[in-house]
Amino acid sequence: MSKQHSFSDRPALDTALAAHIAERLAADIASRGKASLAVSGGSTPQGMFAALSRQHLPWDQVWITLVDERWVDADSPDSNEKLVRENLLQNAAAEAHFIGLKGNAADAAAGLQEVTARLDELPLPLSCAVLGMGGDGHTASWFPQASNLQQLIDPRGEALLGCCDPVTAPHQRITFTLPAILAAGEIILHITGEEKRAILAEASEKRYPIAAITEQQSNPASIWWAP
Ligand SMILES: O=C1O[C@H](COP(=O)(O)O)[C@@H](O)[C@H](O)[C@H]1O
Repeated sequence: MSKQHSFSDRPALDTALAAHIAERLAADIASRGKASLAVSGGSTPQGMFAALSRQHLPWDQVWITLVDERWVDADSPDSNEKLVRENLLQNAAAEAHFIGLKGNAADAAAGLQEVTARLDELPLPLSCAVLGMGGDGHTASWFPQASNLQQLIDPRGEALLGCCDPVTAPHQRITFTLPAILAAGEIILHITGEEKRAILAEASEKRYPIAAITEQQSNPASIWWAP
């Protein structure tokens, strides 16, 4: 059963979640000498990123990457890297190491090998993975109707990253796979709004991709929500 943390408003959620993630990173730095964090993009995490960027941590011992990235230039308004650079890699967290998931290849499939090679420097397993969820029930870049969805969410898969060409959203993607996320020290699902809460409630019945996280018991995700 997933642990649920509900807050009365988004600023309270952002503050509490940022403090919680910082505690997790600090614990891994104490035990492993370094920590790693994969964060999602989209609109939800902006306030949490700002709060996390101000946490007191030895950030030079923290490696940050993305759970998923859209195959757009890093200065595009749709770039998850841009969101992270402008909101998380600021203040104290400017000292963190960042590994982006966008390369120079013409498309995501052609860039997959080069981007995967970058993860050689990422401390694995991840200390913490922070997932979001879209209105179509996707998480990471595991999109409903994508032709390779089952491959991306196969718990026995061996790849860290895969590509996705969504039917329900723009841009090709590179994304962490389900087994790479399940190996994380902690999995957090960060969502806001009544609509997303309702989508989550019917995820299993509708077989939304987020159910690959909420229905598994090997590493239960905690759910962090505010209206
Ligand atoms: O496309 C994406 O969408 C999801 C959800 O985004 P939001 O705007 O509804 O918060 C996000 O988790 C994912 O990282 C992103 O690539």
